[in-house]
Amino acid sequence: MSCKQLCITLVAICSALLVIVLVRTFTLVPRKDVVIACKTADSDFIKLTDQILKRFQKALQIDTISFKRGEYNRDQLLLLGSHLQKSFPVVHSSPLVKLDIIANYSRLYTISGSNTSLTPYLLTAHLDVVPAIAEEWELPPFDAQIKDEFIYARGAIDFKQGIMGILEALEYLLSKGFKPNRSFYIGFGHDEEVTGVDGARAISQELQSRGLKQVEFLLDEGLAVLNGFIPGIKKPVALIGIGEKGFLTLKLYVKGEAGHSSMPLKETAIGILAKAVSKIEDNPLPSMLGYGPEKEMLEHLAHEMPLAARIVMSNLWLFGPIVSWFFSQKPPTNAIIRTVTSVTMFNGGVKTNVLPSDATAYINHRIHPAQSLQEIMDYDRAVINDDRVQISVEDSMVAAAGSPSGENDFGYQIISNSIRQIWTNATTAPGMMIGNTDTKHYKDFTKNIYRFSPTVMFPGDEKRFHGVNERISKNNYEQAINFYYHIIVNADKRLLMGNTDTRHYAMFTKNIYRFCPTVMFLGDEKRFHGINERISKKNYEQAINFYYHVITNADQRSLINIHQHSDEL
Ligand SMILES: CCCCCCCCCCCCCCCC(=O)N[C@@H](Cc1ccccc1)C(=O)O
Repeated sequence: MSCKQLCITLVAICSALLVIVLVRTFTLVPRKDVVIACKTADSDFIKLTDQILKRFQKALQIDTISFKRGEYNRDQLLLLGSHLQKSFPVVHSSPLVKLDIIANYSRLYTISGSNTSLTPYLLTAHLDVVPAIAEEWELPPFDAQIKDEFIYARGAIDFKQGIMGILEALEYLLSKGFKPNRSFYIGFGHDEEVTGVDGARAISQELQSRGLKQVEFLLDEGLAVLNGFIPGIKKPVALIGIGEKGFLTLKLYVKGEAGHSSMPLKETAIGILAKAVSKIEDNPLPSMLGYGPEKEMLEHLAHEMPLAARIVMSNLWLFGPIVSWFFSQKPPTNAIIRTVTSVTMFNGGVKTNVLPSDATAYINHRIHPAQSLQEIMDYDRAVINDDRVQISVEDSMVAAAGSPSGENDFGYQIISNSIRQIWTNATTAPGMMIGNTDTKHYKDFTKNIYRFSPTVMFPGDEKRFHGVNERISKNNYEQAINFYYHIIVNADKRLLMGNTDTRHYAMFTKNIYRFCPTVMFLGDEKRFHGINERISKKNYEQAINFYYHVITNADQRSLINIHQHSDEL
């Protein structure tokens, strides 16, 4: 090939790449419905009264700690149960609500809707919390004291704001006479923090035994309203977890030889294990950027970014390695692009002058959906490369597949729109839940599983999860209650409202109206996107005349003389 031909080929390739990059940059635009913002002045806005605040604080003061599987503060769980019973008298006495106590401590509420043809949905949360090392906290973890408008307590964001937020919203709605069309369930497990095998799994079995086959969607705890977490985006980003990482806990064990410390061997069990652990930490797993839900997230968010970042994010096929490097720099973003590794426990030795007879460490991996458990095991084995270190699986779960997040996915859009009603300046996007939830126990009921906590977070707040100084602002708790209020109201619709092309015209006017000149009788709603869609001849004639009148009536300077028909004069 001549030099000229080579230049022409290179120019052609570069031009083609440029065209692809630009087309993707300017065509990836997410759905944006026009939502009606929830304002504090609205008559149905639930204000954070002293009473509401006090009962939240009381719930936080009850230390419903889970320590390990089957080991949790049983008395405290019962206490929390009676606190809920007392705090929400309308919920607990409504003929529309049935409460079942499952496995002694978990709670399953069934709220009966009037239209049994609508598939019910499920809201879940958990009653338990992780332990807290009180001495390290600014304020005691189970006092729920308020400082600078924040309530500090274990469970404030994981996840008693969910428990109390859901029940506050329901209490309010029922006390205003709300009678749902669509039935729904509320499931509160009591041991989520130790995998939910006693609580959520039992709730799920109870639902199955009742013959429940399907729910429309499930909303559990999960991602949050994030400020400053995604590079390049200033406005809040509310991520809805459509998938969930898997986990793999490995036990590393080294058998040593006990003896007097004055005559040591070259290496002790502790030394051998320490080297293995150090190799594991020095060799993070590779980035999987582009192979999981994070791809959808970045493509969704690209339009919120400055042009250069937008070009990069819209074209991960080309710029993936740069983004991977960038995201690897901070723990929250690192967590979404790869399988992560945490050495969480290390034990060995009994006395300062005794050689350890063995040593044990636990490695907790959170697995990216594009990787298998076996791949991770093989990787660790190869990295450690020492037969003296025995590796066994302590616990595991494969990653959960991505739930649908398209324009017509009812559950996703209900959650997304409810978020935007509360956090009006936020943009929503599908994301991947980096921790685990109780949702694994409900996966047979639906593929529409979403994980979102109504929690506002700023950089650094992620350390409060299972860490010290867990807290929520009073304002955020009020938002949480109103978020669940909107979820319940919005999900009570038959169909996804606002799901029209109007969103593409929203920049031209706020006067957007949606009406079909269609006459409907009960049952006809099933014909939409269903079978036997039809219109009567008469109705079609009416439709034509309706549009005739829309055109003639709108052809005026201002709103006078609308009624042109002689029979109306
Ligand atoms: C793009 C940046 C993303 C930033 C994300 C920030 C959101 C932070 C979410 C933090 C995860 C919270 C998880 C809460 C629930 C929880 O702790 N679940 C537990 C469940 C579990 C228990 C025992 C064994 C395995 C699993 C867990 O994941 O450890």
